[in-house]
Formats: sequence, structure tokens, C-alpha cells
Amino acid sequence: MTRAFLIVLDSAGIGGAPDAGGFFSGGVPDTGANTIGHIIRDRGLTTPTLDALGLRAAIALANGQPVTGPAPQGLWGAATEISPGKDTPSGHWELAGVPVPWDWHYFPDTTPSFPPDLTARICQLAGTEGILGNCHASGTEIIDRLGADHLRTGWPICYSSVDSVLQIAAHEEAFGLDRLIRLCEDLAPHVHALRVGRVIARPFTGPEGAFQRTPNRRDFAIAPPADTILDLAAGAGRATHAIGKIGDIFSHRGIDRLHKGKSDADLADHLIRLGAEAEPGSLTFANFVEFDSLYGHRRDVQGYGAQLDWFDGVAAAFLRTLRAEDLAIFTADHGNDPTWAGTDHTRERVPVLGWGYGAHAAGLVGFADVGASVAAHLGIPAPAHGTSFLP
Ligand SMILES: O=P(O)(O)O[C@H]1O[C@H](CO)[C@@H](O)[C@H]1O
Ligand SMILES: [Mn+2]
Ligand SMILES: [Mn+2]
Repeated sequence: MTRAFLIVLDSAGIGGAPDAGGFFSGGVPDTGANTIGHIIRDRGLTTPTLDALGLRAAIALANGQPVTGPAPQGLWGAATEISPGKDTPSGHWELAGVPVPWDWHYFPDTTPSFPPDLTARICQLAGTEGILGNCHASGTEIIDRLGADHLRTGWPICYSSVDSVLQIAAHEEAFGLDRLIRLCEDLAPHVHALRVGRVIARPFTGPEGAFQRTPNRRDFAIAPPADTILDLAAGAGRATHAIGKIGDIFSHRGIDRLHKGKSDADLADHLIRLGAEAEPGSLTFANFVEFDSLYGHRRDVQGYGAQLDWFDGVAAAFLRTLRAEDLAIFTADHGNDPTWAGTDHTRERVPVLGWGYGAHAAGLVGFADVGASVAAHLGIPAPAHGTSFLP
């Protein structure tokens, strides 16, 4: 029985989104943002495995440029998102066959950013007299700025961004990791009721002047509004594996086994192991978050490029574990151009790089077509949206 592996390189967009002008980072429209394209332009990449599948061709296709160079050996294309958000849940759900049917609520870029009753709710759940932050911020910048106040007052640091999120940073030892996670979990239903996609716990540690975020981030996301390929695979009795934060993104629906780690290197070990071991008929869905969290939001071109070079070797090792009848697709959930203004995601098309069907041009497809193709490959019911691009 065939197996499927869907692997998301978080934020590894390739530009060309037709609606990019309606999205902003740092007050600048996303028109022209191109995460991988600009890393190639400014640093260069050594990604022979992804290139052979069709990465360079996909970038050209996404941006309306002629496709030149060696013919791709994989199933390749570029996908366009229709969901009205350039965030992680929107991208992953649509890839899994469920475009977002509502408009997310975004907290305004003002101080205060949160409505008074929500702030009061946070205080009540945290057992504090107030909160710090209450604004848009970059997560590393705000702990540098407010970490000392946090230690002094014991108040949680609450912030948002251009995404539909409420993030809470707190010191693991001084505030307590379990207390932070419980606060976010208890707050999540109140935040989801506002059509805000996620509450994210952002624990940090260290002394003043050297605060550092830890890997114990937790996301509490709204549940997807319809059956995703995870639900459909699980419903068909198939084994489903979630690597990284896929469990959090899908509200833990349709997932048998979670494979988490402290870093993307740990997640790469899980992926390569599951390539060898995953059950016949199973679906493995992976998210590699460090492209986004360590390099995209931090606008670090060199770091992002080095991570892509590293990942290419992971992809090569993983593909060697596969069986002839398997399908693997490498893709992304949105952009996060490290050369762009601000520190936020960027609206972009994403690469679709498939292994298992030989050389085939899928062309310009939709995010939901990825989920439909995975479902067709596995022989499970199709999600409500999308059309398979398998030959
Ligand atoms: O700057 P940090 O805390 O990494 O926050 C980022 O992480 C969130 C989730 O990807 C985004 O909405 C953005 O705000
Ligand atoms: Mn993401
Ligand atoms: Mn992000």
C-alpha cells in the first residue's frame, strides 16, 4: 500500500502571489516579496535535491518568468492560496483541503491593542494585576524591552502581529512554564470566539540582558472548520503521523502519533526514520518551523539560506528511504521574505515539489490541490476543495 509524506518548509515562499498587494509587512505591501528568490539573489543556495525536483523552475513559474535550465525530474509546480490570511493555520489547512471560510480578526497596531475585557480576562486567568506589552511586536525584541519589567511585576508580556494571533511571553522559571501553558490554554476559547486564530505561549529564560526563548513554544489554534486530509485519512483507518507543530496547527484532530523535537534537526531525524518505518497506507505530515521562526521573522538572509542548504541534505537522505510507490511533497504555508520590510510573513505563492510520479509539470495549482493529490494518492475520500494534479 502506498504512503504519503507532506512536508512543509514553514515560510519558504517563492513570490508571485496575485493578491500580494492586499497584504502588508512593516507597512509595505507584499507585492514583489519572494522569500527563496531573494535568498538566491542575495546569498545563493546550494540545494541540488530540491533543484532536481524543480525548485528553480517553480520559482520562475510562480513569477511569470520563462522556465530555463535543466528539466525538473520531479512533480513540480507553484501553488496559490485563496484563504484571506498569510498565517500558518490558514496555509496548512488549505494545503490539507480546507480553505479558511471566514475573515480572521486582527488586533490593531495600537497601544493598547487588546480590548479591555480581553485584557481583564488575561489578568483574571493569570492572577495578575495587569499585563505588559499590549501592542504589536517582534517576540525577541519585546522580551529584551520588557523582560526586566516582567521579572519585577510578574505580569505576562502580551503581544500580537499582522497575523491573527495573541502571544504571551513569560519567564520559564520566574513565571513558570506550566502556568504559562495553562494560561494560554484557558484563554484560547475566549480568543477563538473573536475569530483570532491562535494563542501562542512564548516561554523564555535567562538573566536580564541575556533573555532567550526556549523550544517550549505551544500554539493553541482554532479547530479547522471541515475535514482535512488528516481527518479523512484517520477516518479511513490509516495511520497518521504529525512531525513538529502539525498537531497544534490542526487542534490535534486526525492525528495518531506526534513526533516533536527541540529543533528542526530533531524533526529531520523523525522524518528520515518515518521514511523507513511509516506503515503502509499512512500519512505523515511535517512542519519545519525554524525557517520562519529563527530566520524569516528575524530577517536573517544568511541564516535562512544556510538552513535551506542544510535541509536539502535532509531531503536527500529522506528520499533515499522511500519506496517506489510512495508520494512525498515538499511545500510551504506562506512567505517570510528576509529581505522585506518589517518582521512579518509575506503573501507569496509556494513551491510544490513532488517525488514519486517521475517528471511531471503540475503547473500553477491551488493550495487545496495539494491535499486533493495526497488523498488521491492514498485512495482515501477527497477533501471538499481541490483537484488532484497527479498524472
Ligand atoms: O516575533 P515572533 O514572536 O516570533 O512572532 C511571530 O510568530 C507568530 C507566529 O508565526 C507570528 O504571527 C509572528 O508574530
Ligand atoms: Mn508558518
Ligand atoms: Mn511565523
